[in-house]
Amino acid sequence: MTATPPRLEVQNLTRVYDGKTVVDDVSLTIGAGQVTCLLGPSGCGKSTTLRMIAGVDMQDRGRILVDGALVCDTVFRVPPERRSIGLMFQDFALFPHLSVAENIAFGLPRRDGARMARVDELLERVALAGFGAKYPHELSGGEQQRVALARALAPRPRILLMDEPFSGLDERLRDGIRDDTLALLKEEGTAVLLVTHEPHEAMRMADEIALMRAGRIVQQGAPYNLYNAPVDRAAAAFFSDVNILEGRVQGALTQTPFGEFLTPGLADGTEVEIVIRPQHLKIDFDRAGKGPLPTAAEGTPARAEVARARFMGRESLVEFRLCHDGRMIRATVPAVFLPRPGTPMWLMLRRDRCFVFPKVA
Ligand SMILES: Nc1ncnc2c1ncn2[C@@H]1O[C@H](COP(=O)(O)OP(=O)(O)OP(=O)(O)O)[C@@H](O)[C@H]1O
Repeated sequence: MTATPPRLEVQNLTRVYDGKTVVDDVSLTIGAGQVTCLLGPSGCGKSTTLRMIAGVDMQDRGRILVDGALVCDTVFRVPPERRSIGLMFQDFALFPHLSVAENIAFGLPRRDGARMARVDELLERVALAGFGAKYPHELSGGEQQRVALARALAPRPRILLMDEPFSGLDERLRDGIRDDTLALLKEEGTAVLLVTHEPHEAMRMADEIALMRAGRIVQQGAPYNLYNAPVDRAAAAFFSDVNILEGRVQGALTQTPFGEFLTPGLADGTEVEIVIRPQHLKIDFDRAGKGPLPTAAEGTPARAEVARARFMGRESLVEFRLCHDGRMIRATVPAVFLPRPGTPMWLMLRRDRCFVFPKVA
């Protein structure tokens, strides 16, 4: 018995522009009904990867397969319109002179008797029943997005490529639209590759995230794993604000203002960075210069003074200056707590939530 091949398989995709490698040996697979987010900062090569898969740009190296069949290598190339790959871009690119129904029907064969039935079905599914005769300029941004989604899905593509499909929308509407879009994509069973530079969006949408930096995929996996087991400091910092404690390993330990820290597996003298997210600090009150007792889970408390506290709605962001060496540490705490600058307090690290990485030059 042979295993079912992935819906989309990209092998060692590489693209060089003007002598610069902008996509560097990218490999990934996506199964039917799975959403993978290609996440990374601006200019890291996400859109170029998408364009090669769509067939509007040609790789210098690597192969693309759909359901196990070769679609493109550096010699052979199936044209874009015969790849069963749908596209959806940030600007939706609706045809202004066509009605909503005509936009959605655009990719369906004219002789297809079920053409209008499919249009009506999709209009219903994107909650736009009755909008078929309207024109794009008569719709809100969110409605246009839903038409673009319906148009992309109408021919039942095996794969849908989405490039920042929510970035033109009002921030307050985005989460609802993301959830509705995801529900429809799952119903249709399409394999989706979605490009975004927003970690929040990737975590909300993705079954898998491929984190990209300078043309390469540096980490790939479920959102939970990327957030909780980042491969390096930059991967940790991409998902949230972080504090960094620097130190040098001596006998598998590193000295910090929070006491000795276990840093096993690293040679003596290695410079390390201990990374901690602001929500993983614990804060305690100062009792006449005394703080809580050290524990195995939280180490030694460090005394600090509130430098600044900002109310953020659900939480407060408090910046502390450590008494030990004056360095600044940020902590987030429930918003009921908004201490005044100058207040002495004690900080502890949740050691199980810290990441230790050798320092990168
Ligand atoms: N046709 C081109 N010719 C030359 N350089 C290009 C071309 N297209 C893209 N690049 C360069 O390739 C790099 C990657 O661009 P790409 O658009 O893939 O990045 P991105 O991660 O999608 O960024 P963004 O999120 O800003 O769209 C950039 O440095 C860009 O300037």
